[in-house]
Amino acid sequence: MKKGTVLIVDDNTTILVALKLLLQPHFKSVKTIENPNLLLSFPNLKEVDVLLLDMNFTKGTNTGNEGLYWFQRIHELAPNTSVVMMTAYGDVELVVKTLKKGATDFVLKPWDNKKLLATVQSAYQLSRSNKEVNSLKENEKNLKSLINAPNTDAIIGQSSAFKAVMSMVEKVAKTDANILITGENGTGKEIIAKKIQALSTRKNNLLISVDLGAIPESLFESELFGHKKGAYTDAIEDRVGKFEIANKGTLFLDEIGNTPIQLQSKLLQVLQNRTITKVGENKQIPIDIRLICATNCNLEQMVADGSFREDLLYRINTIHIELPALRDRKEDIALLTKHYLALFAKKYNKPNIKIHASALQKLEKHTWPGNIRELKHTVERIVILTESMQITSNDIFFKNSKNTRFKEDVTLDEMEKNMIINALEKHDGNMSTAAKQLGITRQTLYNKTKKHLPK
Ligand SMILES: Nc1ncnc2c1ncn2[C@@H]1O[C@H](COP(=O)(O)OP(=O)(O)OP(=O)(O)O)[C@@H](O)[C@H]1O
Repeated sequence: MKKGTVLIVDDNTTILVALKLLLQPHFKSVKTIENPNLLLSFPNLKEVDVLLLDMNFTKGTNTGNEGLYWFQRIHELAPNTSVVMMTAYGDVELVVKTLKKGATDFVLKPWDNKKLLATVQSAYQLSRSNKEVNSLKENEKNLKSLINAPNTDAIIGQSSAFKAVMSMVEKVAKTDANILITGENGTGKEIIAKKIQALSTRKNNLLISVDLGAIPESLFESELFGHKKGAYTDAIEDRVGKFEIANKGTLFLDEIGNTPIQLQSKLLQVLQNRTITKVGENKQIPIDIRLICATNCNLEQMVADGSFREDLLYRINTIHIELPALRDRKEDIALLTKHYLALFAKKYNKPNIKIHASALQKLEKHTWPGNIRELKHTVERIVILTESMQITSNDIFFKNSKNTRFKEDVTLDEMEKNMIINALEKHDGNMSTAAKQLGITRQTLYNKTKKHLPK
């Protein structure tokens, strides 16, 4: 099947006809124009694979400057089109000038048919590969921007402890320093690593995350450094490791404290030499990565115990960012709750759901062993389960702690108190509607409130 589009631009119609006849049997489409001005309005100029361009158009000129001018215009309008210059004068200097500017080749008039065909065919191949490379580059760019898409997870926090963290993040993000982020589970280590990458000079390259705790020991080297086909029984094809994928970008090694001691030395070696060697290969591949590590372990303690290499710790903790536990930044609990409430209200189509102040107080008193992740899940659960549009403290219960409403050892008196609080919260302190809900008179509710909730 014939492929490719060729466009011939020459003011001499005899030349146009001769070239068309010569090229037509070999290409899908061969078009001609006499006047180069028509190039500016030529439909789909970018689709043209090869353009054969005369160097002189005005009668009596042979400077070639016109050809040079039109070549530059074409190059701007269709950068992937291969342009082959045609000259009758063999002005070497001019031809060299055009080639330097990016023309693909040139042919001398009168031409040798075989030679001209070969020139146009290789110009076609070049244009095809340029287009392919560009479309691959475009794909790569799109993929990167998709992967690095601005994190829709807003980072919330106004407490002084959290503000200190964020100011540190902003200070160090633009440097290439290795960063160690520590903090309990769910404190936001990963979200902070992503923020650092987004603020860094490497933001247009990838952030590759590796959970070191999840890699089986036997696959550690292959996962991180890659392997050659046949390096071991299961290595049925070449594999690129995470270090290599992260090249020019950022590598996020999560749960670094879970790296087995015998593998820590391999990691250290790579970080020191900044080169990797694939399993089953001897070649050293240089890598250029920014390293961010995270852990909820106390690495200093692990060094003291002999379960973490001190030299590795010093290699990874040029900057140390310690994330506070949620219970140590209580001011942020209400902010985070409202943020997640809005998020889940939208997700579960409960747009008018509100939270009562007493419910927020209850959340603020909790110790949050699972930190922000636990808070997020708690709010989601409440939004799903709550039937009313006002979340009260009685709607709040924590995983692994029983809802007081279902406590087995609760007294009748406590139960009554809880029901009254719940009803009052639900109706914003309105005694009449709360009494109606409880099935008692307003006066009875008054008396019981006095008893259970003395001022
Ligand atoms: N400051 C914050 N503002 C809003 N959401 C946050 C914040 N910090 C963490 N989160 C959210 O909390 C959840 C847990 O965060 P992340 O995974 O970053 O924590 P982690 O410390 O890496 O957890 P682990 O130690 O379990 O790996 C995520 O859903 C994240 O979006």
